[in-house]
Amino acid sequence: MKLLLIGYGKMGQAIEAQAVARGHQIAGIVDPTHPEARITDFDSSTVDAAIEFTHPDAAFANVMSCLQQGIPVVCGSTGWLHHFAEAQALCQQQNGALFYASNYSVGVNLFFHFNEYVAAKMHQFGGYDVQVREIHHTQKVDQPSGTALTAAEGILRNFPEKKTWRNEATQNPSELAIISEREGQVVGTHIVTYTSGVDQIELSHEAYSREGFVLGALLAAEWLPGHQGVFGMKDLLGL
Ligand SMILES: NC(=O)C1=CN([C@@H]2O[C@H](COP(=O)(O)OP(=O)(O)OC[C@H]3O[C@@H](n4cnc5c(N)ncnc54)[C@H](OP(=O)(O)O)[C@@H]3O)[C@@H](O)[C@H]2O)C=CC1
Ligand SMILES: O=C(O)C1=N[C@H](C(=O)O)C[C@H](O)C1
Repeated sequence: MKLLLIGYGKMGQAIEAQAVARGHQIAGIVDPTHPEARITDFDSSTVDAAIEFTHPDAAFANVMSCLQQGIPVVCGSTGWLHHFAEAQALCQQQNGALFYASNYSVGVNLFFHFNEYVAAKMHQFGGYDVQVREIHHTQKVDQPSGTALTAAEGILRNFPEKKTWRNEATQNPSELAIISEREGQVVGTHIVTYTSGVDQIELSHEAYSREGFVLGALLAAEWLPGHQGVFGMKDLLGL
């Protein structure tokens, strides 16, 4: 496949290496380090899919630009979902293809699945409070992490004692606390903890490297062309 990489930082560079190893061609790189290239230089005749991992402030414009150019786009940037409905609308209007996941790791998507099941069971039995904690490297600009937000949404849907989330510790039992910690080079750790007066149950995922995110993003890019609409990891993995 011919891939356009939008963002050539930690993720973009790791994706390039694994994409080439899987036999793909890098048709272009759009990043401040490659100022000669723009998304508007490409279209569906020169690129099969774009993979976007940039910055919360840049992702929306990049996704819109891909959709306008008729390029199927796999986006992994977090922190821009307040604009997601606009991207969905343009995707529909253009009969385009957009794939978004707050986390492309297969393991994390299993974790999301189990998280919803556990939340529903914990609600059914009662007696527990719940909290989400995420730990990431110190270069991360957004908080809470996109993954923590997806996990929190899964809890809110299945554990009605919690009505909303808050990005700090809280004494309000209807608020789900999401605790964000930034530490060294931590790739990404997410922990959901249920506590009662007598015990504790935890569901956690720790990424050892970025390779899991990269593989998931490439699987999404290989799957997306030929599909029309807005998709996520549940569509890809059948979860
Ligand atoms: N969904 C998932 O599975 C994962 C999501 N992420 C998310 O992906 C994003 C990127 O992560 P990561 O690679 O670690 O970040 P990095 O900061 O290492 O890389 C981002 C790159 O994008 C560049 N960039 C900034 N603005 C633009 C723009 N408008 N167009 C093109 N390139 C741009 C940056 O350039 P400069 O530095 O000069 O600004 C930088 O080179 C983050 O939002 C992160 O949360 C990360 C890992 C997994
Ligand atoms: O910025 C990162 O590094 C990561 N961001 C994603 C998120 O916000 O959840 C996914 C992963 O945890 C790494």
